[in-house]
Amino acid sequence: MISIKELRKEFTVNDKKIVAVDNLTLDIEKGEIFGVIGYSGAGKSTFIRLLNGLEQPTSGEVFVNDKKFSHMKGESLRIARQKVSMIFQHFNLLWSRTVEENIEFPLEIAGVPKKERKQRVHHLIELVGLKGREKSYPSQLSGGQKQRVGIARALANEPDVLLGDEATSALDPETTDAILDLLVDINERLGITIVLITHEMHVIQKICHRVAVMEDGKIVETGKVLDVFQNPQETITKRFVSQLTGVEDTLPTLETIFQHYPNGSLIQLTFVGQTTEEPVLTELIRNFQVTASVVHGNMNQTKDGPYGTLIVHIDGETKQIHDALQYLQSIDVKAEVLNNGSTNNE
Ligand SMILES: Nc1ncnc2c1ncn2[C@@H]1O[C@H](COP(=O)(O)OP(=O)(O)OP(=O)(O)O)[C@@H](O)[C@H]1O
Repeated sequence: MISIKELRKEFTVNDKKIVAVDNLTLDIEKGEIFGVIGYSGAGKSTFIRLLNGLEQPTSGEVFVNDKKFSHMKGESLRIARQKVSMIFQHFNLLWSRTVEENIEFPLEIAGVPKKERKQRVHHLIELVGLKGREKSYPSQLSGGQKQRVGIARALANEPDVLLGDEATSALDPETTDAILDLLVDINERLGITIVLITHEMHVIQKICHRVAVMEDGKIVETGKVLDVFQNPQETITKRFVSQLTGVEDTLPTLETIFQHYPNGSLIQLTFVGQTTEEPVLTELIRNFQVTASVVHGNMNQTKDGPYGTLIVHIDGETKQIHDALQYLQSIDVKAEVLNNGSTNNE
């Protein structure tokens, strides 16, 4: 659906070259919700602007539906961009136009006849849940409602791809969830491919099928969300994942616990899918004669199933602890021994 090949974007500022996107190669499937996460300056905005032709690459190519999108110009770029539309962090609405006029605007530009425009606007207003607010101006709407207008406007020309540039970053957590639910609904109902860039792991966890982690213009890790959550490889990915599980906040407490109970082992268990529902700790205590007490627990629901993190203090004979860890591995529960805040893979 979207094929990105060796994409590179350089900027020159005061004779200094900045590589914002560095040799990026990636395929995004039709109907996928694909998330790109990275810290500020990683190159996410530049990347997404390259996807819809707002920026032209220094080198490399972007194909959408097998059509070469990069290096298009003029009328052909304008038409192609109707099929790849975008929603923004600050909504980018026209303040002097009502809700329905904002949604109608891209249809006017595309030359859609008035009767058809009105029908499509009516349908889009229902789709995004704005019935009754047709005549309101953006200044009369909440942040979530403004983003609903942004989404309806982006869908007006029936795009194949919807891009989101930090689309929920200006919203409170509850509104964020409502907008994310709407995006899932649109993805499922219309089969539209969605690419979201974000610095929020919550967005990735809640709605994305796959994720790419971006750092210094490069994609350093990519995979299915559950796989990446269970087995993050890169330091930056581990940081993002631990943000979500709350483990990072618990590390100082863990050090204190470790000092108080030097005989045991603090073990971080990562569960995915159905293992989250199995009575793993009961099995450990019963079969390996160890004691196990929970220090920290966290459970999240991803698009492909649940994902849980548990930090337990396990005490017992060295051999019993070793056997218990082997048992965990055999049932696909990832176990890491935490030592004074640092982790050693077992
Ligand atoms: N138009 C531009 N001219 C010069 N440098 C730019 C331009 N756009 C981006 N950059 C630089 O490219 C790098 C990547 O920026 P980009 O905005 O793509 O990152 P980001 O991950 O989206 O971060 P943020 O979320 O803070 O915008 C940064 O060093 C930035 O200063």
